[in-house]
Amino acid sequence: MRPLPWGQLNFLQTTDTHGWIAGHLQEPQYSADWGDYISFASRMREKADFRGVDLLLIDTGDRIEGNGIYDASTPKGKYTYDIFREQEIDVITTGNHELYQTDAADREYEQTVPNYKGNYLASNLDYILPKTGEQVPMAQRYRIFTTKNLGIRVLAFGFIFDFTGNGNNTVVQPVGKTIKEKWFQEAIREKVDLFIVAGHVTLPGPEYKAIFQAIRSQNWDTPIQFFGGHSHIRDYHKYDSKSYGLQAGRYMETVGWMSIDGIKGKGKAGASDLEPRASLSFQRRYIDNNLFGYHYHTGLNESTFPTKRGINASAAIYKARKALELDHNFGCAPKDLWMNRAPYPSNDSLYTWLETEVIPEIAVIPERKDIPTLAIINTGTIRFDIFKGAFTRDTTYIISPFISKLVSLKDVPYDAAKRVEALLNSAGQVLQASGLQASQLAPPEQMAVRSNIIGPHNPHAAGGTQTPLILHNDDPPLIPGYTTKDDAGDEGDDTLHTPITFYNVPNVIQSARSFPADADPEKVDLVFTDFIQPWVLSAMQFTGQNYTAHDIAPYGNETLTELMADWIKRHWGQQC
Ligand SMILES: O=c1ccn([C@@H]2O[C@H](COP(=O)(O)O)[C@@H](O)[C@H]2O)c(=O)[nH]1
Repeated sequence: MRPLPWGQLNFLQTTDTHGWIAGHLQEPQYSADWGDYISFASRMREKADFRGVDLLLIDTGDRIEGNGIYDASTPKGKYTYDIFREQEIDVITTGNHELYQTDAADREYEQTVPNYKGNYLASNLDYILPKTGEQVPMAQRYRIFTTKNLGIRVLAFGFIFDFTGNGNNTVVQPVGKTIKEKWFQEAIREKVDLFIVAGHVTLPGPEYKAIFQAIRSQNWDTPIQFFGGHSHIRDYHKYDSKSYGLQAGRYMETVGWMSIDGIKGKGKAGASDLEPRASLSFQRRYIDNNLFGYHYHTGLNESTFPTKRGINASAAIYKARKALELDHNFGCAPKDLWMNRAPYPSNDSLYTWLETEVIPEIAVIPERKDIPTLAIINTGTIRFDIFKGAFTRDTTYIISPFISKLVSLKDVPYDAAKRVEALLNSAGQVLQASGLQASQLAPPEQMAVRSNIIGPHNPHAAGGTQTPLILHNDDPPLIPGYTTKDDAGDEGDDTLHTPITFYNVPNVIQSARSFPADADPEKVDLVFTDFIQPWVLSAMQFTGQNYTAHDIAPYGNETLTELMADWIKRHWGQQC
């Protein structure tokens, strides 16, 4: 373990938690739950007070979709909003997942925004009031506040990237337009000790570049601390010597730690001015979300660490999981199936399993069962690995929380249909002409990881001979986990691990079914999930086939998630 470096102003960040408030039940290194995180934050605040420094909490969105405790209830999130709110968060923003479905955006506006009144920020996001149709800010555009112990004057913004897939009850304004608005131009002229830009935005992306330049154009040396999200990775980015960004991974695997020293604050009311340190310095850590680490970083133990509020939240999580029967076993996975830890195609690839075993059986409707069919799904529709053992109700939502259904273009020329898979996988520029990003079809982790990373002890790696990071002979062997390299080097992870292999996967996979044995069919049904409809239509157009949304017909009534769960019930036994 590596200790956390403290500064005058310190932060804990969560992002892309996607409902994993129960922690990871199958992976001990990420097994702390939201209640444990509440206790941790509270104990760290006590430590900050004792040191006379400040601690702020940040969350940058995508709190929902991706775990049974949110997705299995009706309405979705029946238990999660009340549990989540038990954590005090100083700056909180919206992710794209809060906006895909209109009911989720309604709940965000009606529950999360008031739960975090004053701290919820929506610099470029509006909500359409359902009764009047009036377009109003989702929450306040920014906030100015002074920190409790050192009196540091902070101005915080809350952004979302230039997202276009939102439902029709929200409006995401492009960042480039927002930063020209009067209120933003006035805000960046405020005299503050620090700007915080929190958002569901990737750190090196164009949106944060534009915001950085806009703030710098008015404040040549005020420190700026960015907090990012969306790409599900641990990341730290340098904008200039006084501006850095932190991103705390995904799925409650990581809690981000950031500390800044050397801010020219005014000091506590009544106290003498804060002594400016010699120079400004920024440090970051990525905390593995488990109790062992929480005890280590707080210097407490099993009996001294938990707070009443944390214990109550953990109890509420346990009760909610019971009520939703999330441990109900649908079948036993015979082996681990990996999204990115095994190459595609291979026997251990989750996508190969889907393509060869599952999709040919589930992408069928009785009235079209004998028609030659090409079925395409995007790899991003799968969100997590399957571990050997019980595949539960919870796992179904962890694997794929989306409510996408299958749709089809019937009787399309095979010569055109057979080109769609390759176009979606490799013709990014062709699709971009229609304003579509092919990379959005793949898992978000792939936004940042552009080539395979081969770890040690990997049966698939050529030679498989890399040596793990053993420090001394008598040290316990390291376990596989994050080995992050970022703009500050490779010292960021609070826990040393051996690296994990990451293989890139294509944007889409395809299964063929009911093809004649002797010759190519003339026509086929092209089946795909409704989420990828714009991409498929655009690819078809490129082949010279001008289909529109009117030509698309539903293909069955169940969501892809329900179809996969049915397959598992039929094929995997109960003997784990
Ligand atoms: O209905 C849907 C919605 C999204 N996806 C995939 O998810 C990513 C976005 O994931 P983040 O967690 O927001 O980063 C999107 O690009 C799609 O690949 C989907 O498949 N179906």
